Parts: sequence; structure tokens; C-alpha cells
Amino acid sequence: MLRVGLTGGLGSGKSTAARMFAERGAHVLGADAIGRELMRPGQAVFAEIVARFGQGVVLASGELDRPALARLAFEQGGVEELNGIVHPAVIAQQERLIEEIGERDARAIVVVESALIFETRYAGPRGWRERFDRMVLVTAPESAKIARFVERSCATEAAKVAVEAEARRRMALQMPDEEKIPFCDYVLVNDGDVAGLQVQVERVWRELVAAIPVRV
Ligand SMILES: CC(C)(COP(=O)(O)OP(=O)(O)OC[C@H]1O[C@@H](n2cnc3c(N)ncnc32)[C@H](O)[C@@H]1O)[C@@H](O)C(=O)NCCC(=O)NCCS
Ligand SMILES: Nc1ncnc2c1ncn2[C@@H]1O[C@H](COP(=O)(O)OP(=O)(O)OP(=O)(O)O)[C@@H](O)[C@H]1O
Repeated sequence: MLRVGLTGGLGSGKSTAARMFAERGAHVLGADAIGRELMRPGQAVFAEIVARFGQGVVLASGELDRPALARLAFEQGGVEELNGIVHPAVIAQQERLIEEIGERDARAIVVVESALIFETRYAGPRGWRERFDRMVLVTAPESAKIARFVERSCATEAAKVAVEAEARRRMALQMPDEEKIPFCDYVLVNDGDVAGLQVQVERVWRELVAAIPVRV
């Protein structure tokens, strides 16, 4: 098995790259998706979040009010506490899933897609170095990252300014690309069209396949 970390700042295009790796046969574990699953009512993470942030983060439907939680996290200084609740559970779940995949398929390539692989303080003493055999970074100019985040939010013209401010608040919590590059084996430069990203993913995929450890 080969364990690959796929990271990149907000709006860089890492989910898009992850889908391309999945199309080629990778087992993709998306941190955002796992996080959402663990934040559903009935889960321990949900209970911890409500205990810490209050009933104001729960919708009438009983689901988590993500925009309300985002305000408490990113505008009112609660992000470290939220990370402390969510990250250990997400990482533990990723590790369980990686192990399961490895047991089923010794030649699997597992791609863990997350914005915060280098930033999180909850990945054990050796951090990402312990967790991944290869690291792939998706980069894009800041203006493109923000534009993509705003576009994906489907905000109205009037709301776009607020969404852009939200993007900047989240980006300020993420390491700049220049600091991540030295830690990465591959860099996908997503500054053009999706076809350009596809070409780079194909090249990296071939190298990852060649890097799968030979069973002894
Ligand atoms: C605050 C929450 C509920 C807001 O949800 P929302 O649907 O608006 O955003 P979503 O989770 O889809 O994240 C979108 C992007 O925001 C950025 N972002 C999210 N959380 C963080 C964080 N703690 N620090 C920096 N950037 C973040 C990432 O680039 C992420 O891909 C949610 O982001 C959250 O619970 N964040 C804390 C846990 C976390 O780190 N999640 C991301 C990986 S598990
Ligand atoms: N090269 C590109 N050209 C145009 N649009 C793109 C390109 N790459 C990605 N996008 C679009 O930009 C948006 C953000 O991309 P994506 O969701 O892959 O980013 P991400 O890094 O996973 O973001 P986040 O950390 O915010 O979840 C999506 O709507 C995606 O379709």
C-alpha cells in the first residue's frame, strides 16, 4: 500500500485533483467528508461541539448549523477549540480506514485529501511524516483560490464581499504554499484550466503507481 497525502489551501482545487486520482483507481479519503460524517447528530464529536459551543450551533432539524459554527470558529476565536474536537477524531477515522483498505488490497494507493495536513497539531509526535509515504500539494494563485471559493459558495452579488472575507479568514489559518512546497514530493500547479490539472495528475499518478512498495 502507498499512503499519499493530498493537500492545498482553500479553493486550490484539491478536491478536484482527488476526484481525478479516484478515477485512476486511488482510494480517496476526504477529510471534509469524514468531518461532516462525524459531526452528525448522535456522534461523539457532535455532542462535544454542542457542549462547548452551545445550542446556538444546532438547527431546528437537530443538525449542526455550520454557518453559525463557522462564525464562532473563524470570527470569534473558537477555531483552536473546534480543531481540538474535530481533528483527532477525523485523523483516527482516516487511520482506521487506511488500515482496512490495506488489509483488503496490499497494492492500494490511498489518497488522504485535507487542507490541514501540515497545520494540524493532532497527528501524533512525528505528524504527517509518520502518516504518509508521499505528499502532493495543489497550488494556485491567491486570487484564483478566493474566486473559486466565492463561486462555489453560490453567493448572491451582495453576499460575495462577505464570502471573500470569510475565505481570507480561513486562509490566514493555513500555511502559505511556499512553506509547504519543501515538504512535498509533487506540486500540482492549478493556475490554468481543469484539463491542465488533469495532465499533471496523470503524470503524478504514474509515479505513485511505480512507488507502491513491492511485497516481500
Ligand atoms: C466551521 C465549519 C463547520 C464550517 O463548515 P463549512 O461547510 O462552511 O466549510 P467546510 O467544512 O466545507 O470547509 C471548507 C474549507 O474551509 C477551510 N477550513 C475549514 N476548517 C478550517 C480550519 N479549522 N482551519 C483552516 N481552514 C479551515 C478548508 O480549506 C476547507 O476545505 C467546518 O469547516 C469545520 O468544522 N471546521 C473545523 C474542522 C476542520 O478543520 N475541518 C476541515 C478538515 S476536517
Ligand atoms: N483549474 C480550475 N479552473 C476552474 N475552476 C476550478 C479549477 N480547479 C478547481 N476549480 C473549481 O474551483 C472550486 C474549488 O475547487 P475544489 O473544491 O477542488 O478546491 P479545494 O481545494 O478542495 O477547496 P476547499 O479547501 O475550499 O474545500 C470548485 O468549484 C472547482 O470546480
